[in-house]
Amino acid sequence: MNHPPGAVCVRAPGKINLALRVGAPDEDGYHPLATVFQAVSLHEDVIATRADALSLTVEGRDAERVPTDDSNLALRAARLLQEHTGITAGAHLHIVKQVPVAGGMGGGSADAAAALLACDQLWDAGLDREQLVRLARRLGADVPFALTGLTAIGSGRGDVLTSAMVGGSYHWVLAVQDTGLSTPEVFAAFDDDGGTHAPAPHLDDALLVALRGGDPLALARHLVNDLEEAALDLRPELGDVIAAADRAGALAAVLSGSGPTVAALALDERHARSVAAVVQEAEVAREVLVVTGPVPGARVLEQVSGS
Ligand SMILES: C[C@@](CO)(OP(=O)(O)O)[C@H](O)COP(=O)(O)OP(=O)(O)OC[C@H]1O[C@@H](n2ccc(N)nc2=O)[C@H](O)[C@@H]1O
Ligand SMILES: Nc1ncnc2c1ncn2[C@@H]1O[C@H](COP(=O)(O)OP(=O)(O)O)[C@@H](O)[C@H]1O
Repeated sequence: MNHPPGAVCVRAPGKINLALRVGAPDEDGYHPLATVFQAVSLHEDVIATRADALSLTVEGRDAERVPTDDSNLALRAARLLQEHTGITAGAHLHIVKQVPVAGGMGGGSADAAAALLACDQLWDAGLDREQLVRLARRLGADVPFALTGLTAIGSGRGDVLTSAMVGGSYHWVLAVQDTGLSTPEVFAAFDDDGGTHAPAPHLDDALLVALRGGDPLALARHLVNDLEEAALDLRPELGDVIAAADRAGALAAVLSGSGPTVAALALDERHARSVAAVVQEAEVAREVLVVTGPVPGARVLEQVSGS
């Protein structure tokens, strides 16, 4: 891709949650989580160029659904970096989207992480990873993971991360829906359901052992999402998506985050393609994609020399 002189291009991944255990809400209404994130090969690119003020354009999957006003997470990230460093320079941010909007795959969070890193480079701010992660946490619970990528265990609100050992690479089939689900609405439906409401949510050790072993058959037995029932209450047709993935021979299928994207695990790339073809034929999703994980977190792809 051709970028103007001085442009910085950063790529950040979308994520799926291999396990998502949810506890009782705290006094702010936030729910403590125990989750395993995996970054997958569906990316957001943010191209930052020098400008007098902050501005934004968006292209790619669901671009028309992304807010371009001050609520945009990439713009909020750039503004937070300005405030933190005292830098007054501006930037134009151009986002190229692959991650579906409001899909439970952390696309907005990936934009925020990419914008932080891109503006840090563009403005020569010189923040280290730890400082960037601290700013990321202020932008949203999923933003630190988009910076670090790979596979990680998230606790707290999902923003306290420890890396997870993973053997090999996994092949996923993603069933992407036409209309997104709102994260706060899904958490509210979870509370209405009575939820699991263990005060301290806990991950099964067997899941972490399965991940280390790199065997998709073992991992398949431990995919879990406490928000799945709440998402199914709000969107009953998601049951058809999971059933279609099962019929297609997926090893297991699970809702990612607050949905509505369903991630189905396959044995290998060939198996993933055959599961994807059958799910596509079932007409239960707008799009069916094949991805792999883990992939790295936000990273600079290119810095075009020039003034
Ligand atoms: C559920 C998860 C799982 O990875 O993913 P998504 O489905 O959004 O991708 C995340 O925890 C989402 O994180 P993120 O999308 O950054 O959420 P935030 O902007 O911080 O929160 C949006 C709203 O969701 C609710 N919320 C979020 C996280 C949490 N642990 N408890 C909550 O109750 C709150 O009502 C909050 O105001
Ligand atoms: N840069 C951005 N990209 C996508 N959505 C954004 C962005 N900034 C703010 N949003 C808002 O955040 C909401 C959640 O979006 P997203 O991160 O795509 O999904 P999810 O939280 O389900 O992973 C969207 O409905 C949108 O209104």
